[in-house]
Amino acid sequence: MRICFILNPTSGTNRRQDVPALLTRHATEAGAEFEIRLTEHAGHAETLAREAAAAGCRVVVAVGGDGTVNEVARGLLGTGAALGIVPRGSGNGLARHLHLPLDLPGAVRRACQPEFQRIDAGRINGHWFFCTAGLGFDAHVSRMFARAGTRGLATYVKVALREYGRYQPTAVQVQLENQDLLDTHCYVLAFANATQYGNNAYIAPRANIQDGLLDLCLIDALPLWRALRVGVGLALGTLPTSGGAQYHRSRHIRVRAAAPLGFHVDGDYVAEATEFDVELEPLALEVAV
Ligand SMILES: Nc1ncnc2c1ncn2[C@@H]1O[C@H](COP(=O)(O)OP(=O)(O)OP(=O)(O)O)[C@@H](O)[C@H]1O
Repeated sequence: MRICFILNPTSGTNRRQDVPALLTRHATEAGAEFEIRLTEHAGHAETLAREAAAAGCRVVVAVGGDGTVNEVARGLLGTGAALGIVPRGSGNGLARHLHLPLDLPGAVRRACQPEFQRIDAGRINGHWFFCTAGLGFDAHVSRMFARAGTRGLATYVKVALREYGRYQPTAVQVQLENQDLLDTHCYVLAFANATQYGNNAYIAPRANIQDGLLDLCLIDALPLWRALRVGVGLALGTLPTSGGAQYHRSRHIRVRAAAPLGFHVDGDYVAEATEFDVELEPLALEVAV
């Protein structure tokens, strides 16, 4: 079984680590036949992943954060290769959801001796996501976070607290499959394939990544009392019973917003739009777990 590691050298907080040397050491110890490719620019991991699958690699491992995982996963859709993950980001949402080891030696060993399963994949306005996508405050925070200059959880929390005082909900109409139109407001509208955003922040603790459905989490306003409940609910996995959010399930969701709203895929800000078409492709991606 051939394995290809695709490393984003800009990911992770410990830049002094010689990651290729560590991958080589642990993959050799696991007896794997492997190669290592380094990304040279944003988006490169998708091309490298597709090439590795075409060259016959059975497992293609994203070595990086959720952005790199998203790119590698996109490149593997419709191929015969499975996605492995050696997590090096700050959130590591999909790795955590799949209960993969978070330490490098453990994650490399798992990627070299995996079991295989298939998971659903989501698409919002044509952009693939595997963990979560969303409109509103969470996308706004990802946009501001990308401009912050520093990364990591501390920066994320600082940006979120700063923007909380400024952000206003937008009127939206949400059409779910076989359900009445929801005429509401969007502070956060999250489409969850996995249970969490990353960092064990459980936006949809009841989401099942193989059920062919997205869990939609709607927060229509976020006054301070509710923000506290939402914060605790995210951390404890009790958001559905906190009174702070409404939940729905659907395979296909259409949203029309009264004003342009930003959206993110797997925590990376994409763009603004007023119309959103969100759907799930059941069991589209094979993962090595
Ligand atoms: N060689 C590269 N040079 C610059 N940017 C890159 C390169 N390779 C990948 N990228 C981009 O870097 C972005 C961030 O990477 P990634 O999410 O893997 O790491 P991270 O930011 O450390 O993790 P997290 O988002 O979990 O904190 C990705 O969206 C990817 O497009």
